[in-house]
Amino acid sequence: MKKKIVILGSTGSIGKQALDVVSNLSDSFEVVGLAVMRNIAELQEQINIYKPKVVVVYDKVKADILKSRIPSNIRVLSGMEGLIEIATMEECEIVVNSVVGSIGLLPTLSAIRCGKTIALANKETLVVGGSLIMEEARKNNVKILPVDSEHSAIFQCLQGESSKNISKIILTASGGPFREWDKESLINAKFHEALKHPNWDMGRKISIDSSTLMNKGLEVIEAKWLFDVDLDKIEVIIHPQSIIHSMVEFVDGSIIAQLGAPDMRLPIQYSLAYPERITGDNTKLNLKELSRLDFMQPDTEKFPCLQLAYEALRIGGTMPCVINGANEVLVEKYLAEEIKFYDIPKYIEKAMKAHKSFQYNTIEEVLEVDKWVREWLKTEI
Ligand SMILES: NC(=O)C1=CN([C@@H]2O[C@H](COP(=O)(O)OP(=O)(O)OC[C@H]3O[C@@H](n4cnc5c(N)ncnc54)[C@H](OP(=O)(O)O)[C@@H]3O)[C@@H](O)[C@H]2O)C=CC1
Ligand SMILES: CC(=O)[C@@H](O)[C@H](O)COP(=O)(O)O
Ligand SMILES: [Mn+2]
Repeated sequence: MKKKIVILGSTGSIGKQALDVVSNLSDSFEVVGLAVMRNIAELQEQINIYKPKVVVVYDKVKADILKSRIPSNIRVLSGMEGLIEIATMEECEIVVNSVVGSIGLLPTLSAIRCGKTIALANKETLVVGGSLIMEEARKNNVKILPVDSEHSAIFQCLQGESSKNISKIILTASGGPFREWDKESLINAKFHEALKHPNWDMGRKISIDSSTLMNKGLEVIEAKWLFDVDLDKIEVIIHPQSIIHSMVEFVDGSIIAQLGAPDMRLPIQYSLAYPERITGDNTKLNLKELSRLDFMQPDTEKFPCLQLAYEALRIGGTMPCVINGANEVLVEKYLAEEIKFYDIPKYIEKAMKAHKSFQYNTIEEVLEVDKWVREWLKTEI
């Protein structure tokens, strides 16, 4: 029996690689739904190949244009209602969440409440609503399978292990394109330089996050929720080659690492095939070609976002939602050349100071805080 899959964000970097995995393993997987923001040209090509039953174009105008161009037996939905409907559709077993940003929270929660397995790339969902998402997953006996390379690595290292024996989670970070830049030069770093990641070809938002080290900060929070470990047990180490995707140190001192070529199709495939491992078409690592593996401390003075994320997690409650919302707005502004590189941590810190964190119990509370910080930034910048 083929596993039936919905992909949210199918025109993005992760979405396209997820479709690649499905194409290579078409005996194992079938696409029943695809969702995008507005790229209907690419979605139309995907529809021709994968023949989904339902598609979502978040942008209503574009959704209406698409409707006139495709066979009438394919349902075309739009907006948040559309995302929720496709994420909960009866035929679907696994929802691959590869949209970017906190917009992914509500469809994920809805899918969990309908018992769908979640293959989660969209880390912002856990950053803004981690406690709610994990609680609902527990209540509904739903698996959240990490796609993010570091978290897939940790998940793989933990197979057959008891989480009570974890002494430390060691998240590796490439250090990004600015690892060797000095602070003076970073002041005027341009977005197109920030987009040149040394090892991965990714979407624009996560590429900027890698350049500020906010990506690693978000991943620390993501790890806390996925693996239920205390903050002081999550360490970040710079590993410029991105070959070791992360490690777990156990109470007896043993460290288990997961290695692989920097190719997201591997963690995507692992999440879809779990608990099996299947032969795929992924890039294999040639150990003989590796001359060395380096490790070093992150420079949090040069990259303050990492420390801000730790601080937000230490404060807890709604503070991670505040840093995430602020970061999403600030990355957009940096990409539009409206602010400079160090304005990103500067305004995140200001937003944190302006917010009084509280423990949320409902999705409405989380969405309210997300909205608040976006509005607050408009008055500040
Ligand atoms: N890229 C990578 O290698 C990795 C990414 N991740 C995480 O995965 C997520 C996706 O990243 P990435 O693929 O790089 O991002 P991209 O920017 O490349 O793609 C984003 C996708 O989401 C869609 N989208 C955005 N907003 C909406 C919306 N409101 N409704 C429906 N679809 C929407 C976009 O559609 P459209 O094309 O129409 O705009 C696009 O398909 C992020 O959370 C990122 O942090 C994690 C690890 C690695
Ligand atoms: C591929 C992936 O999972 C990204 O999150 C990647 O790890 C980003 O690289 P950095 O380590 O530079 O943040
Ligand atoms: Mn990652």
